[in-house]
Amino acid sequence: MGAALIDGKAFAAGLRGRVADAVPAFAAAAGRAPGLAVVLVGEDPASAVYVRSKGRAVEEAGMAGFEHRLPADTTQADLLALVATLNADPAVDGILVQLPLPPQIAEDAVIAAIDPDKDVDGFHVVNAGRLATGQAGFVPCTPLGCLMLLQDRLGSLKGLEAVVIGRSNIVGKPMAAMLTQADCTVTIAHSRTRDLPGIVRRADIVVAAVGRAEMVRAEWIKPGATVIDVGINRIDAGAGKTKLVGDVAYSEVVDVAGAITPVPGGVGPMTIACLLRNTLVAACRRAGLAAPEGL
Ligand SMILES: NC(=O)C1=CN([C@@H]2O[C@H](COP(=O)(O)OP(=O)(O)OC[C@H]3O[C@@H](n4cnc5c(N)ncnc54)[C@H](OP(=O)(O)O)[C@@H]3O)[C@@H](O)[C@H]2O)C=CC1
Ligand SMILES: Nc1nc(=O)c2c([nH]1)NC[C@@H]1CN(c3ccc(C(=O)N[C@@H](CCC(=O)O)C(=O)O)cc3)C=[N+]21
Repeated sequence: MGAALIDGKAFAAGLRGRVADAVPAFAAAAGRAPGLAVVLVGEDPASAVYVRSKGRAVEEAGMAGFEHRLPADTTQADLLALVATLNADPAVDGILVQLPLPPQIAEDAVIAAIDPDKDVDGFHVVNAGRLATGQAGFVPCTPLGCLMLLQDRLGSLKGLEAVVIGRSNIVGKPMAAMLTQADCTVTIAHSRTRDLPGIVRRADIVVAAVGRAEMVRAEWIKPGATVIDVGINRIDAGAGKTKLVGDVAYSEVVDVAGAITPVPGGVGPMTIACLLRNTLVAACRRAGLAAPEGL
């Protein structure tokens, strides 16, 4: 049990508190609360759980939540029409369309339809481009949460070797861009990477965003490295039960790493806290107000 525990749940609670503290000043200046619209298509149980916890977090922060639940057979045209309505609604500062979407709907088309200035998920190509070129926009919540935990733990990340495992548009790619911006030397690994253990062994910082339960082993980790586990995998725990595990074999990596995030209680709560943060920032920008410092 060598590694320090990176308590994402506690850090997220602090961030949510700072966001909530800033809401009354926004409301006084703008005459309304910041508003977040969450759209869920279909009844995927895991998605329904996330949407519920987002709704609770929005309420606790003193923001206005607008939840839209659409049936699984919703057409792309109907979803695009809803997005257009939310784009035009002055009470809505942020729009989140829960992914994945049912197969009849093209995710790219829906993300492209969201007003980039309300894109609090940071998934629109305009925001991806802003991140890639170092301009202000919205960065995806999960990698933003990972970066905050890393900076809180390590201070400056300058010159550190970072390996990001996974190259998705929502986690791996933006994480790599943010670490590059923070002056890390970044390697992106993926399913076609040769000698993944050898690559990971170089890293001072490992971010695992793969979606494979406990894939990252203790032998892959340089002693003292900081390990951020993004994975959320529900596995069989026997006796008809399931449990949540990450992409990192926590019980063995904890003996080698310098610090590690647990699953649950690590990156997941940060994602939701960063969504609230992005929504407050969106609200301030849309109202022409300065976003509060230190979020
Ligand atoms: N905590 C949170 O808030 C969030 C957690 N997640 C979780 O993070 C994980 C990743 O999510 P996401 O990025 O959306 O997943 P994707 O499935 O979109 O991407 C997975 C990435 O992992 C790579 N990969 C797959 N298998 C291997 C392998 N054997 N070796 C090396 N790389 C591999 C893939 O490579 P290739 O590109 O070559 O196919 C791909 O780039 C999931 O467990 C998800 O549930 C996701 C979002 C938020
Ligand atoms: N448009 C969109 N934006 C997203 O940000 C988005 C999405 N779609 N689709 C699904 C993924 C996944 N995701 C998580 C959020 C919180 C936890 C979280 O809070 N997890 C808890 C555990 C929750 C549990 O027990 O099930 C934890 O890790 O401690 C996990 C995963 C956001 N996603």
